[in-house]
Amino acid sequence: MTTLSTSGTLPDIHTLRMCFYGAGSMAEAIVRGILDRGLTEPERIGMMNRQNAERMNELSSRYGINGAITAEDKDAMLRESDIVFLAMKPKDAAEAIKRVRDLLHPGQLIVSLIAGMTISTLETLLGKPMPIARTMPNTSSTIGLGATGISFSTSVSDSQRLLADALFQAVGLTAIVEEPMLEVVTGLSGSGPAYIYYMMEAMIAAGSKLGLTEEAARELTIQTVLGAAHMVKATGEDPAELRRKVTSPNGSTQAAIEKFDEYRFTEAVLAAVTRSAERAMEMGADIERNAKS
Ligand SMILES: NC(=O)C1=CN([C@@H]2O[C@H](COP(=O)(O)OP(=O)(O)OC[C@H]3O[C@@H](n4cnc5c(N)ncnc54)[C@H](O)[C@@H]3O)[C@@H](O)[C@H]2O)C=CC1
Ligand SMILES: O=C(O)[C@@H]1CCC=N1
Repeated sequence: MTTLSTSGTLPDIHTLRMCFYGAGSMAEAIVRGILDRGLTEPERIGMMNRQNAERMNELSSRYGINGAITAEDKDAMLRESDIVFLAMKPKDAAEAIKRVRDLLHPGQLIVSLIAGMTISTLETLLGKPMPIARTMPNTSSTIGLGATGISFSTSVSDSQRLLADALFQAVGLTAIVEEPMLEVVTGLSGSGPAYIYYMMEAMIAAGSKLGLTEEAARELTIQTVLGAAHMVKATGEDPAELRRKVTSPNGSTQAAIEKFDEYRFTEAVLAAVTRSAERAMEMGADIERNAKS
């Protein structure tokens, strides 16, 4: 294992061992993104879950990563990794971290993906000072289009900051934010892909209901969402301005937007993002209670 430099230079990522403690959808999204972008080799990545050996075998054969199945292999993997990603559900976090804290040491960088769990709670759970990057990624990391918010504990060195940022930049864009803002990031971009999928489900259902084939409704919806996101990015124009260009006075788009307003669309989005952020805080508070018990 490599000792991470405390200087302000980015370590050679290819020399580092990473392990994902928790091997669900978010861990897989990051692993796939990292490998597809050639950031490291599969042999340098370890993954483990609670007890689903079939899932570990599937991940090992799909990506060539090391899947730890026995308790001994899991412990060795955690002990020998330079970067340990915490990727279990919030409800499992306290117990899972307490179980392995004696295997971990301050030479490692802890990268938490866990919604709501604060750096302070994680420090309590670890029981010793360790460098921590608390992150809020999203599943679009799978295809290199993730959006990740990151905050750091005070003990994180400049080189570790660069490292965490580089790992997530490899799978999309990153925003370094003050820790309390990570809840907002959760409400916006962590949960955000689900909002867009929900919108797409509704559009496809509407198109089908009004007579299009399911396939045509689906293809037209996908291209519309893809085109709209690319337009915002490629033109640099505000979404409001781009919307204005679609909306002819007294035309069909205006009629549709009026319907959205009747159902208080903007208010619904604000309420949804706010509620997601609140829920993340609730889950964090639950972990904090379990950390102290
Ligand atoms: N799915 C998403 O879009 C996002 C998820 N997150 C966060 O990522 C974390 C993981 O979420 P998902 O991947 O969706 O969950 P998931 O349920 O798909 O995966 C959780 C994994 O943790 C493992 N696990 C649970 N307890 C364990 C233990 N004691 N020892 C070892 N492994 C254990 C499970 O076996 C499973 O492999 C959560 O904390 C979530 O808040 C963050 C951003 C986005
Ligand atoms: O739903 C959740 O709790 C996680 C956090 C953000 C996206 N998925």
